[in-house]
Amino acid sequence: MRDLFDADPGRFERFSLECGPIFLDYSKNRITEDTLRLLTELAESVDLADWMLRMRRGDHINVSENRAVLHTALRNRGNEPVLVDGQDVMPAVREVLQKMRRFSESVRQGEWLGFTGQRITDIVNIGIGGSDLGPMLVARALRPYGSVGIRTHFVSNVDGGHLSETLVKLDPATTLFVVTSKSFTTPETLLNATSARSWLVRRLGSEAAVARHFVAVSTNTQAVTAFGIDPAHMFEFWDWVGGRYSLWSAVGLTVAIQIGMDHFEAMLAGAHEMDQHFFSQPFERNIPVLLALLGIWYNTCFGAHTHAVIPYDQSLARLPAHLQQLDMESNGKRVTRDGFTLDFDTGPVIWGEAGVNCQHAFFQLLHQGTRLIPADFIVPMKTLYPLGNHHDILIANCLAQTQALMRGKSEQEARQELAAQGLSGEALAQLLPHKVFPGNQPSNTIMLDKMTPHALGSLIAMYEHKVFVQGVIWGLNSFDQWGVEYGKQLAQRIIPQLADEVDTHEHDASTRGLIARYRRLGHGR
Ligand SMILES: O=P(O)(O)OC[C@H]1O[C@H](O)[C@H](O)[C@@H](O)[C@@H]1O
Repeated sequence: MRDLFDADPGRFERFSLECGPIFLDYSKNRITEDTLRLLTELAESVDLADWMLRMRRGDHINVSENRAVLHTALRNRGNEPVLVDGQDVMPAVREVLQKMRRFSESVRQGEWLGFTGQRITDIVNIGIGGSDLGPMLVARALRPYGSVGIRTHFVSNVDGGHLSETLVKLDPATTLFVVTSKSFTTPETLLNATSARSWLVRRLGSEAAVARHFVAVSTNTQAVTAFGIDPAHMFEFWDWVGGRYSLWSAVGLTVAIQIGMDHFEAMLAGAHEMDQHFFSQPFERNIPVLLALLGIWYNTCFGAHTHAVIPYDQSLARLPAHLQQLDMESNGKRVTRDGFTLDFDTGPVIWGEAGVNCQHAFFQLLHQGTRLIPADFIVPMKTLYPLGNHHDILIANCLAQTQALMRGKSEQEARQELAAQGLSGEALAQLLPHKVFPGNQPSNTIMLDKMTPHALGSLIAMYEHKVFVQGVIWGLNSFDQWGVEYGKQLAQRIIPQLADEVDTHEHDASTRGLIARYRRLGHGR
């Protein structure tokens, strides 16, 4: 890459692109114009444009579940209809957005009161996976937009510590629980919701309190009603929205209450802007398509196993976690949508951490380890938290890292540096190999204007489309997740077996031994 930069002063201009608040510099990649031409030919060879059209027009591209994939309809700001099985879904989408607006405004303005007549100060979203990670990311990133000071909390883990630690800080009289579950059958979520309800009823002294302190977000009215939440307090979404693509739906209710519906809709508009870019731009000028192709270039042609996501923005600290579900649950598959087992690698391991912190932790391996690790560096140009020169320092670090990764430090440069420090002879020779950086580590730099709802919407939508494109190229159905089921089934079998006297012979010796040990020493005793 060093040589490519030296040979071409126009490389940055040539290999960078803009869409609304997003600027992508992909010049620090191991690519030439030829590489990109070949990669876009690859996209053409799998009829990517046709798949994009099929997604957009509501075909059942999630074949194993026989469902359309239309999270783009949730943020469609235009007037055109979006058809699922011949029916326009936009009126229902707009109706739920209106219901979210009415409800979030009434909570924010203190019109929706708790059972004892007090206004709501704290929202607890109870959900897991797609019903947790997306809204949690957004709630954290857009905290400065929460003008009325309502605090949000996210409880996902069935570990009693997660709920207990959250509740201990809260007053039941001023707390609203948003139980978020697409299926409303997820055991962890239902158990957390049941325990939260017991806490509320015990502390407020009446079952009748539940109606003022619990609302639900789901596709399953029956299960919501069975849980004891009035369907009037249920916010609906639909089976054509995948869990990990659902934050644009009523799954964002907690966020909408925190930042207000105008900001929530600005986030939808940002996502819509990226959708329009994705559906209209030629592949070689299309940000999600290029990111997908670059990922495939390293994954398939260089054998890179992982992809790092490094936000240089503390408020995006949960972005890697959200992208882990988005990417790994979508493309962590070895069988094509037609049922063929692939003999090449598909979805990479996604990982990462907020920038600067990771420089002091794992970046050593990126700089001098043996592995190729492509990375996305994400950084806002303007900060929402002006504090002295902190932001300049943050930006400088981000730029320095991508530069060091790209350039490396040659043996000659390292030698000169050591000599300038007064080293020579044996001492210099001993240190020299440790001071050399191979470089040539690829990265994309994604600059946002500023962390606004609009920019965040564009950013997340960009990654959704990247994942879709990669799935199309690998021949996968990116919208099912059968791999998650097996462990769930086994857990259901093991739960009753943790009690004494239940036969465990069906299990392997390890599982049997661990159950026996838990029976003897565990049970929270
Ligand atoms: O929203 P829910 O139906 O409760 O599902 C929550 C999560 O659980 C599942 O195990 C899936 O793997 C996820 O895709 C989903 O987001």
